[in-house]
Formats: sequence, structure tokens, C-alpha cells
Amino acid sequence: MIEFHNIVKEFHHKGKKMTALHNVSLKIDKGDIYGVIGYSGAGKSTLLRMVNALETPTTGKVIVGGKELGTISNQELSQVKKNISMIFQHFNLLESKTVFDNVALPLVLNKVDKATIHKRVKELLEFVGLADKENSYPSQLSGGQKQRIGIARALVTNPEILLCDEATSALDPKTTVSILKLLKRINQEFNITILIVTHEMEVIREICNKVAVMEKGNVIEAGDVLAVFGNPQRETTKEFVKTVIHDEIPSSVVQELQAEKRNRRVYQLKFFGKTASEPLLTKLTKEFDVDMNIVFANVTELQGTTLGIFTVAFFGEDSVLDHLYHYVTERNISIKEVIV
Ligand SMILES: Nc1ncnc2c1ncn2[C@@H]1O[C@H](COP(=O)(O)OP(=O)(O)OP(=O)(O)O)[C@@H](O)[C@H]1O
Repeated sequence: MIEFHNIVKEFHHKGKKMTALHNVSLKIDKGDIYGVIGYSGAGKSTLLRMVNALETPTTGKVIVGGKELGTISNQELSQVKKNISMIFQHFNLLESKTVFDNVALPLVLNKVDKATIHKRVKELLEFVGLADKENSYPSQLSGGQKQRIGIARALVTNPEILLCDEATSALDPKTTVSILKLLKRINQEFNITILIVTHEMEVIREICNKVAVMEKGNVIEAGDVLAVFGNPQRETTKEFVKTVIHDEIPSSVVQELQAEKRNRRVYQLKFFGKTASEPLLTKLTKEFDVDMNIVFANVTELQGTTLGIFTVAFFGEDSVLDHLYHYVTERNISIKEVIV
């Protein structure tokens, strides 16, 4: 649906060159909710804005719906752009227009007839849960309501692609969740492909099926959210994952463990799937005749399954604990020793 091939983007400012994107390649399939996460300045917005030709690559190809943007006629380009809508961090609503007129605007600009506009705007306001606000002005709405109006305006033209530029960054956590749920419904009910750039891991965890992590103009990791979250490779990815999945042992627990006189090993195990952890841990204590204490656990829901990180102290002879470690690795379960 959207392909970036070896994208390089250079900006020239006051005689100086800065490279915002270095050879970025990504593929977003139809129906994806694809999240691009990175710290400020990583190049996320520059990449996103290439999809609707608000930016053009210095070198490389952007292909949207099978069309390479740099090579098609202006007429074809406007056809491609008609299928793409965008929502923004600060909503970009027109303060002097009512909610109804804000949502209607793209259709008015496309010279759609009044009766069709009326029907479509009403439908969309109903869909975003703000049918009663059609005569209000943006200044009379909360941030979450403004973003719902931004979403209604984006959907009014029936796009196939929705671009979201930090769409929840200005909202409180509860409102963020409600907007993310709305985006998920849009993806599921209308089969709209969503590309979302964010610096909030929460956004990726809540709705994305795919994620790319960007750092200084490069994509450093990309893939299924479960794979990237479950086994982050790069430091920046690990930092983002830590913001939603805590795996550091609290200092009070560390103190308790240090005071423990029995011979012990602390292992951190990762499990995918709700019930995977229990049978294994029970089995380990029986099979190896060791005592065990779960010192810290964090279970998070991801893509309809769960990722559990369990930090477990096992008490027993070193040789037995070595065997236990090998037993687990042979079963393809992630285990690592934590030095406490
Ligand atoms: N029009 C421009 N002219 C010059 N430099 C630019 C321009 N647009 C972006 N940049 C630079 O390109 C780099 C990437 O910017 P971009 O906005 O894509 O990052 P970002 O990851 O979206 O960050 P943020 O979340 O802060 O917007 C930054 O260093 C930025 O200053």
C-alpha cells in the first residue's frame, strides 16, 4: 500500500546541509496500523509527509497504491492524494467555523453537492460520537473532542489511508486511549490503512500491528510489534519498551534477595501467551526439585496476546541451576541471568 525505497532527505538551511533521512526503506501493507516511533528530530514527520507529497525525497522512491509519486502526472498525484487524509497533534481546525463546517470543508472544496455533504457530515459526527456538537465552535470543545472532529473531517472523503502525526500527544492519558480506540475502529470497520508517527510507546502498544523505530534519520528496527517488543535489539528500542514494560527489579526486592543466605540464581524469563508461564515454572520446581520465588512480574497485553516478563529466584545447587537454565533455553524460551 505504501512503500519507501532507500529514501534520503536532505535539507539545506543557511548554506548548511542536514540529512533528515538516511536510506530509509519500509513497507506498509493494506490494513496495517503501522507505528513509527522515535525521539524528537528522528525524521518521523518528514517520512510521514512524503506519503501525501508534502515532502519529496532527495533520492529514493515513495510508492503509494502502486504509483511512484515522483514519476506520475499532477493529475494522477491529486488522484492519489484524494485517497489520503491526515490528522495532527494540534488538530488544525478552523476556529471561525462551526464543527459542521469544519468537517464539511474537504467536501466543499471538492464541490460536492449540499445534500450529500449534509448526509455525510451527519454520519461522521454520529460515528465519532459528537452529533450534538455540530453547531459548536472548536473553542467550545475539549482536546479529545477536537481530535474527534479532526478525525471526522479526515474520514469525510472516504480515504484509504489515514496519516496521524502525533495525534494523541496533546491529550491526557484517558483521552488518548479513547482516541486510539476510535482509530482502531476506523481501521477495522472501514479497512483504512493507518500510518501513525509518535514518541509514545503507549500508542504502539494499544493499536499498532507493526512498528518501526527511528533514530537520527535511520530505521533501526522494524517488524511485528510483538517481535520488536518481545526482543528489542537496539538501545533506543529498549528504552522505548521500558516505558511500557517494566523489567527492573525494585530496590526493596534486591535488598531482600541480597539478604537471602541460600544459594540462588535469579533468572528473567519471557513468555508469550497468557498461560504459558505457570506450567513451566511449576514444572521447573518439580523437575529440578528447587524452590522458587517470583520476585518481580510484569504482564502486558499486545496484539491480542500477552507478553509476560518474570524475574524468578531459584534456590538450589549451582549444577542443578545450570541444568535448569539449559532446560529452558532448549525449549526456546527467553531466559537470562540477572545479577543481584
Ligand atoms: N523544512 C525543514 N528545513 C530544515 N530542516 C528540517 C525541515 N524539516 C525538518 N527538518 C529537520 O529534519 C530533522 C527531522 O525532523 P522531523 O520533524 O522529521 O523529526 P521528528 O522525528 O518528526 O521530530 P518531532 O517529533 O520533533 O517532530 C530535524 O533535525 C529537523 O530539524
